[in-house]
Amino acid sequence: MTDPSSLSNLHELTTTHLHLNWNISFEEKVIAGHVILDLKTLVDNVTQVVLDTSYLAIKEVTMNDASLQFDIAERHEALGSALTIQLPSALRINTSFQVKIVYATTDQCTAVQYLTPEQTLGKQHPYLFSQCQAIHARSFIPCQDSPSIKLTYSANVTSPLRVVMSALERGVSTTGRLSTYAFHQPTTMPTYLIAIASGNLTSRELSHRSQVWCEPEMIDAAAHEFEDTEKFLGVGEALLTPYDWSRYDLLILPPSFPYGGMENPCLTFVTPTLVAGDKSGVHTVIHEICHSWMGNLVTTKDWSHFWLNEGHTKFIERKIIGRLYGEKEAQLNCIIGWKALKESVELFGKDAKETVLQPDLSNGGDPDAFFSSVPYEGVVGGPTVFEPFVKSYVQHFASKSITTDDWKNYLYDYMERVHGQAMVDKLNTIDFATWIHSPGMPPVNPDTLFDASLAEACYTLANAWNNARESTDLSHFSAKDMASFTTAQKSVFLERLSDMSCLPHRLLEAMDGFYQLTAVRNSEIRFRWQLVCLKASYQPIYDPVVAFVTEQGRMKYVRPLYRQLNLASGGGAELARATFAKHKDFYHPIAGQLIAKDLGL
Ligand SMILES: CC/C=C\C/C=C\C[C@@H](O)/C=C/C=C/C=C\[C@@H](O)CCCC(=O)O
Ligand SMILES: [Zn+2]
Repeated sequence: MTDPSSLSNLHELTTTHLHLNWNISFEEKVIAGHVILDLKTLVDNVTQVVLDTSYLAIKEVTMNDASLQFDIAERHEALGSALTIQLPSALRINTSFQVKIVYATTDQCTAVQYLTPEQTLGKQHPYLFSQCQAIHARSFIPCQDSPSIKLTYSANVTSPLRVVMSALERGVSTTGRLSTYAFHQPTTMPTYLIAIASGNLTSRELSHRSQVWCEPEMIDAAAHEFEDTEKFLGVGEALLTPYDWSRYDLLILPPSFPYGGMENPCLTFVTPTLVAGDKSGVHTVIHEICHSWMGNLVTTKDWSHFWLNEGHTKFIERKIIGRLYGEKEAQLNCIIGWKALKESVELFGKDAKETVLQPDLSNGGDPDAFFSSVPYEGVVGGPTVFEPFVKSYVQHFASKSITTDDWKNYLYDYMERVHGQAMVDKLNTIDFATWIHSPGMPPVNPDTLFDASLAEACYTLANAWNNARESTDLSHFSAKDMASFTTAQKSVFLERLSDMSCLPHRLLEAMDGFYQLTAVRNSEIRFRWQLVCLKASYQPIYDPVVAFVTEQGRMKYVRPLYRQLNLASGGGAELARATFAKHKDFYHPIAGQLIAKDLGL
């Protein structure tokens, strides 16, 4: 068994459990302590443990209290440095043993962002949070950092501020200004789902198994925004299997959190940009809930099969949206997803390796550089037979890490068993090779896939603006045009506009006058409006863009806006670079690296 994104000797050893003993120092921006790995040999004659590390300071390695020799290899640019530990004697197959590694993180740790009090809502206390997907766990834990490894974990973490983790809490003990928080995660999971945050946190119950955590200043808004969480979990369970992780809590992070959400088990991390006041961001919570099955229970074996996590999650997310908000709303979500896919393909190029559903990562490339909408839109809907298949898929592969071939073989087995040869014949008409291995857009026509009922009004309005290019009479437009649109419909309208050739500044100014788009605080609308304006190099938007990309660090927004500002005439490039230089430390390390790359720095 190999994983192109891991340097560990995965074919010789597996980790069954990992225990962390951590001390957090906000002053030094360091986590120091030890990890105890429970390992088991898979073959005879194992003489070494090779672990993934990235920028760690390894101090000591012991086995049964005796020191072991170790060596840290020269760094591989994307994958980090292999830590090779010599075992005292060769071990036979199925031997279980423990190694303890004493270590500390360094200032180059890519998993953790430390925030100063000024970067938090309350402005009084520092804060830290982690983001490990895809291969950042190795920057705070020496481990077999591969999703092919499924382990349980436990942790004792000492900090002056509240600690939460992707696990169940076992208790807290306090000595002076420090408290030690104990956690355990009894369900096996991959290392990329280990997560921690520490800061001035408070929580509010949402249901018997859910609470929302955040800084006290936004707890009322957060509890209101996510009050329907239990409903989403219930529909997920009705579609799939009983929820396996006991608790489903949410943590609203500070604005620099780089993603919409991250499905850390027991504790989904979400961006505060979801707290819009109108529940328009709950699709992301539904998405993360779906990962409780798709990704967290059935996991990609390595990052080239990432689409198994995201594609199935999207499929179930849309089923839940359909059940709760109507099928037309689910279809609109598909239309928005298709547009995101098109944009990713346009950005990378239709022949680019990054647009392949199952990309080739065998040359040790950085999985973060492959991230896009491509793995999300691999499963775009499908017939009703696919829904019971997905339930059966979860039952069959729960607790396992699998490949695209495993998925395909099971698809054929299931369809033959449940629906007979006729369905196998239908499957045989699907061009799997193109879907899975070819770059570019999937081989289907989107117009035949989605019901555009809710999109029609958006297209009509966009066309009306498109047709107004030569006209001086704009009296047929008014603030009422979009009054009945949902956030998703406003998004579709703005996306349609950005597909058209740039509108003259005169029309952008008029549109802003009617719809007050520059003043909108909803991040989805703000983002898309700013993109439309930047594409037209409309200078009045430059300052609001700078404000938006420095108020929050969600990569979905900041990366396209920085890229587009960098292309805009009238000083866009200078402004983009100067803004990034000034605010670099605001961003999570992953976001900072990718924005710098986008700007060619
Ligand atoms: C084929 C790609 C290969 C590997 C990529 C694996 C991981 C990519 C890594 O960059 C981490 C991604 C984390 C994503 C978390 C949440 C997303 O659903 C957020 C989507 C964007 C947003 O809503 O902000
Ligand atoms: Zn996801």
